[in-house]
Amino acid sequence: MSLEIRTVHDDDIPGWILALSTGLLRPPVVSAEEIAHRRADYEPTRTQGAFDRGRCVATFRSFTQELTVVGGARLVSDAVSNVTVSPTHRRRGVLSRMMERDLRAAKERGDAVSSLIAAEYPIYGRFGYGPATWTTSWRIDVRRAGIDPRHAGPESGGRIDFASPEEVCALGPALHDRFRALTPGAVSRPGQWWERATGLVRFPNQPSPERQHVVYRSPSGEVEGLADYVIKDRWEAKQPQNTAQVHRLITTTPAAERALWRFLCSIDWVLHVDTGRRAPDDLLPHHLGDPRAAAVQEHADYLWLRPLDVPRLLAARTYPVSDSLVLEVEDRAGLAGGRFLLDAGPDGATCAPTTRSADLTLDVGELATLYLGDTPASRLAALGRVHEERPGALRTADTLLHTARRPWCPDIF
Ligand SMILES: CC(=O)SCCNC(=O)CCNC(=O)[C@H](O)C(C)(C)COP(=O)(O)OP(=O)(O)OC[C@H]1O[C@@H](n2cnc3c(N)ncnc32)[C@H](O)[C@@H]1OP(=O)(O)O
Repeated sequence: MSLEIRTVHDDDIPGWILALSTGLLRPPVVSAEEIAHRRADYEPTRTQGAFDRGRCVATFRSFTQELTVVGGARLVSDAVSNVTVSPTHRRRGVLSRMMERDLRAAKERGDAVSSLIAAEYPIYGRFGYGPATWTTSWRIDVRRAGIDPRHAGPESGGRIDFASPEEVCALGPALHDRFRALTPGAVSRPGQWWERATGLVRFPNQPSPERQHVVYRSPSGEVEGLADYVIKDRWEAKQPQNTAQVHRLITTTPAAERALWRFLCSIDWVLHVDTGRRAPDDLLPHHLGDPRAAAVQEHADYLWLRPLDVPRLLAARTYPVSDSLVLEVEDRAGLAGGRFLLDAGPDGATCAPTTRSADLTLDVGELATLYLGDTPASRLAALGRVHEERPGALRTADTLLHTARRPWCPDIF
């Protein structure tokens, strides 16, 4: 079977969408809305397809994304998405060929890193990606949360209001910009993200329920938080059993976070709040009278990174103390490997190739796991995935890369 792998042309888009839907087990429907959205949003030179006798059987695209790193700098990332190979053509190396083309192009463009959300854990490690953030979701038992509805209003003196999708589209982007400056692991929201997230733009094969949107404003009127949720309506024997399923909740202050969770836990008829995917060290349980009222439902890897330019990556973040480290980075794809000296401190860092002997040896995917501070180097060493070449180097790496809070990527892309 001869397969052609190439970038897509404008008239390939309907067939490409059909292949995407087939690969993601969605109904095989191509709507005019989705074609228009793809045309507007896609970078044609970064959208690949595999074609068998003219039929699209695999999809892959990447786009320019900003990733917030430790200290607040934004790095351009090659964000990979919409990866599918039709069940008729799997396990013949099609993904491997599309990935290789994309990563080489990203390297040539000068992107320091590539990012994706892995559908399944075993797919992307072989391409040099490693999990860089994790996520946890909780189910709150509202009756145990210890929040008296008479005192559930914002303690800060701020206020919470419902908002229409149009209002959210107007105020959301600026709030999100402030939020992601504070959140290593957060990513930019491209093109029509807000219109899609609020339901102003919908595709028939991806039905999404109407959501309630709420906004938190500080006493001075500053927008500091935004949440959206749907109610899963259920009554039994005349008793309400409803669940509020939170889809997203972002804030720029702990007061906004606390006010929004307490609001969600004080809606009449709602017995449970499903939090959606939060940072593993989210403050949420501690905003409740009884933290055990929040039970973990899911805990998993989330954002995966693939270093492409180690010196730029390491120089872009900040470090809590001054120290240096020589890293021997192995990369079997030949894109980012080498030996690098990191000279780091609270005010900035430099990183450059070196001939000094290595302190630590690690694969490029393990560097991804260390980069945003989610996992200490000593933990990976205990698993045999980082090797200490100089006694004491692990302790130095643990201290240098440590962050007060774990990174968090709230978005899927
Ligand atoms: C960023 C995103 O878009 S995430 C979404 C990913 N898409 C999906 O999960 C949709 C359903 N799955 C698929 O479409 C396909 O199975 C894909 C895209 C995951 C893999 O495509 P394929 O063309 O089959 O992958 P390819 O043949 O290049 O596989 C390369 C290697 O990865 C392995 N591999 C591929 N997919 C998987 C998987 N899901 N689980 C475990 N191993 C896998 C293969 O076995 C192969 O290993 P080998 O080199 O040791 O033989």
